Parts: sequence; structure tokens; C-alpha cells
Amino acid sequence: MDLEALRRYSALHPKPAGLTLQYGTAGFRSRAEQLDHIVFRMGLLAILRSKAVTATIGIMVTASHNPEEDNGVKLVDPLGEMLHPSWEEYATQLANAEEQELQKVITEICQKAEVNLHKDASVFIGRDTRPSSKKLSQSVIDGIQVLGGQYHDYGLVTTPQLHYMVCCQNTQGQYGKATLEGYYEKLSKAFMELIKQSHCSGENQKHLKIDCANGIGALKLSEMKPYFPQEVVIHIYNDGTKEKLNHLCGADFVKVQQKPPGGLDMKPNERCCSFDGDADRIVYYYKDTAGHFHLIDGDKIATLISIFLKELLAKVKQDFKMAVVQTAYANGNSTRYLQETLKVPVHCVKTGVKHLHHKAQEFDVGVYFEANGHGTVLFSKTAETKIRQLVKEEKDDEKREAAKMLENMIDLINQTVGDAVSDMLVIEAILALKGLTVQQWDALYTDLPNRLLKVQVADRRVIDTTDAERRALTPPGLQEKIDALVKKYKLSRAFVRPSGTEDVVRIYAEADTQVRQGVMKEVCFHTCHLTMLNKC
Ligand SMILES: CC(=O)N[C@H]1[C@@H](OP(=O)(O)O)O[C@H](CO)[C@@H](O)[C@@H]1O
Ligand SMILES: [Mg+2]
Repeated sequence: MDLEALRRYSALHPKPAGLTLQYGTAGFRSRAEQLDHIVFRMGLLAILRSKAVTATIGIMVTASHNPEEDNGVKLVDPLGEMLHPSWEEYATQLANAEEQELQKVITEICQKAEVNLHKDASVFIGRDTRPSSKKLSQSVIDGIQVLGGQYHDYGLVTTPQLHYMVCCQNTQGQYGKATLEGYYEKLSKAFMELIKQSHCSGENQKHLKIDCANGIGALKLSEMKPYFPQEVVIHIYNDGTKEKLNHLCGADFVKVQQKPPGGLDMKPNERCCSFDGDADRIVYYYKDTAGHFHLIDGDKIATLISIFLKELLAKVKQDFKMAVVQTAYANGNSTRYLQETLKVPVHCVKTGVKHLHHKAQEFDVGVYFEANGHGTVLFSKTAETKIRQLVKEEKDDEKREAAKMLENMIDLINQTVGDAVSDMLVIEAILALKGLTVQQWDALYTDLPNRLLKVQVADRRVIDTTDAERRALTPPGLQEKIDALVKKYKLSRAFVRPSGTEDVVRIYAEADTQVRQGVMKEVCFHTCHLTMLNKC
């Protein structure tokens, strides 16, 4: 370690006095001006991680759906997964070390994680379109150079594109080519192969309006447009040329507000969707002829994909274990539909993609989605090998064709992480193949009315939860109050948990009717009361 270089460079990226930040659900997130020392140090950490696992590590500069003034950074592990939890702790230690302790903390991490500093290191960097992202990614490079590692700066990419690149690199190209062209070619080829079998579904069905949240998704979709076949015609809105990132638009806005984004003119029954700021989430929606807005969220996306995959799996007649993974925020009727009508096992895990991803890895086919539209499908190595073998060797036509569709699904889905572009193509292919309109898809089940609120409390850590965050252990008395309340309403469910990304407590409630006036109001009151809030 070149101590002189470390001292010199870290002085160029000073830590503001008294500032502590934590590597949370989605890395570090804060106001952009507080992050320079953090990204520099994450450059250092990426080198250590790369040396520890002898593989390329990714660093993405983005704050996803947060306001434009914010920014953030997250590390990507070798196969495109989120950073391993044991290293989240190192990330927090390194981020919060005072300048004079920096070398000591690095040495400690090297000892604990058995990092051999003499090994080679390589890092892939990506960033979103925020005004602050370019400069921050330059600071990442400073960190990388201090500890002496190779890097490739992909510049502007979506978060899932960077995850894809890292996975390609570390599988020596088995997952695909680690270039943007490689990504576009892989997805468009699989998509075209898939929809070959769809019967022409009419001019209207071809069109899709996409709200890109004024973010990176717009740039990358435009680049990808030439690769799209004529069966899909996309119309890009909120492309970042006029309005601010995530302002009154994007997947998070549409999901939380349960209303259409600004900047997208929606005619009755038109199929529309929204990406979030770094294009790893997607939700669909439409307006009916009476002008009512219908949201099709991550739960309904998971349901559509599960129906399609289950049918194909039945045709290939293999003993593959399939399951859906959700969080507590999944609408109760989606869980009921999946379990009771579709007869697919459903598992509930803690909020945050890493928990869903981890659980989904237990199955041959693991479909996971957060209600907010972040999700993907994981295929086990065994399932993938078997499917590819059936495509080559199976004599029975129906079985071989089903295997072929599954193979194309494997190639179309970004298995490293939720990906708005890839998920959109998966959905468009399924709708075309099944000849479903957006209304028919929506009508699979009816969402229970629900509300998601956030409240600020003096210290959100007073709330401790269990049972995949569905029950509060502390403060004393809170769960009892919630239990008593939900008993009063049919199909009702409510829970309270501290957010992992913001300094707020989230309150969720659903019931068959009038949830806003009923459960939500009262749960909110008790949470406020029992956590001794500042405001509510
Ligand atoms: C209710 C909700 O949407 N929570 C989001 C949000 O987490 P919180 O821990 O609830 O702040 O941000 C996470 C990261 O983007 C995302 O994975 C998660 O789904
Ligand atoms: Mg995102």
C-alpha cells in the first residue's frame, strides 16, 4: 500500500466532520455533496473486495428513485449480485473512519477478510444521469488508483447493465459479452426468438408508452431501439430533456401515489409503463374508458410471469421446483391468487432485493418481485442445463418447443438483478404469446385497497420487527394494538417497520374496503404515540 498516495488522495476527498453514513439496503445514499469521500473510499473497498475474491467488482453511482439532488453508490459482487452482507459492515467502517484512521481501517479489513494486497484487482464503474454522478465517479477512480487496480469505466449505464457486465466478465463470457452491444444483442435475440411463435395480435397491441423518469432508461432504450423487432413499437416519455429526474414521474411515484406520471399523455386502454431513475424497476398501468387509473405492480408482474413459466414447466415434464418470493408489501390478493389459484408456493422475506434474491436461489425456478416493481427470475444451474439439453435432444415436438421458450426466457431475463428493460421485454413477449390485453392481465385478481405511508419519528430504531418484518417486537404494546385493529376489518393486514433507506418509519395497511379511513389512520396514530414521534 502506498501510504503517501493514500494520505495525499484522501486529503483531496475529505470526510465532513461528524458525518456518519451507513451502507444500507441499497448502498450509501445521501445528498450528493456529502458523498465525495464515500465514493472515493468505495473505490478503495472495491479494490480490496476484488483482491479478496479474485474477480472483477462493480461500482454503480446512482440514487435510483431519490430526488435529483441526492446520489449514492453501491458495489456489485462477482456474479452480479449485491455486495455480500459481511462486506457491508466493512463498507460502513471505511466510510466513517476519520482521515488519520483510514490506513488502520484498511489494514483491519485486509486482516479480517484475508485480503492479499499483492493480488491483481479489477473494477467496472457505471453511473446514472444525475448532474453529480460524473464527478463522483471520477472520485471512485481516484480510490481505485490509490490502491493500484485496473478499471473500466462504462460511463452512463443502467444499474442492471452494470450488474450484467460484471457477471459476463467473471463468467468469461458465458453469461454474455461484457459490452452494451452484447447486452442489446443478447436480449433482442432472445426476445425475437420468443415472439416468433406469437400470432399477430393487431396494430394496437404493438404499442407501448414508457415513462423513463427523466433518467438513464431513456438514453439506453433509445440506443436499443434499432435492435427491436417491428412487433414492438416503444414510445419514450420523460426522456430527461425537459424535466428533472424522478420529479412527478417514474415507477416509484406511480406506485406510491397510485396515479399516472406527469409528461405522459395516456389514452383509454393504452398500455403504459414506468421505469425508475436507474432503470431497475418497472410498473405497468392503463386508464379505462371511464377514466379510472389501474396500476399493475410488481405483484401482478410476478403473477403473469409465474403463470407463463408454470405452463411451460408442465409441458417439459421435469421435476423442477418453482416458487415465488415476495415481501410483506405484496398485496394479500396476489399471495392468495398465487397460492390458491395457481398453486405455486410463496415465500415472504425481509424488504430489500438481496433478501429476495437469496431466497429465490433455493429453487430451480425462483420468481421474485417487490410490489414496487423490482424483480427477476432465477434459474438453477441444473434447470438451465436440462432445459438447454432438451432443446438440442428432445424428440417430442411439444416438449422441445416448450424447452426452447424456456431457454429464450433464460436468455431474456437479467438473472443478476431486477432490470426494467429486460422485464419489459419479458412482459411484452408473454402478453403477445398469450394474446392478453393489459385489461385481461389486470383482471387476474383485484388488488385489496392499500396504503403505504411514511412518518418521521425521533428514533426509528425503537421499532424492532420479526416474521419477515410483519410483526413488531418493540415498542411494547404496538403489535397488540395492530392485532386488535386488524381484527375489526375483513381481509385486513397492517405492519410497521423502519425504512432501510430513509430516516422514516413505513406503515402499510390493506383491507377489503375503506382502508384509508380505517386501519391506516389508527395504526398511524398508535405508531406515532408509541414511538413518541416528533411529527406525524
Ligand atoms: C416499501 C418499499 O418500497 N421499500 C423499498 C425501499 O426500502 P426501505 O427499506 O423500505 O426504505 O428501498 C429499497 C431499495 O431501493 C427497496 O428495495 C424497497 O422495496
Ligand atoms: Mg432503482
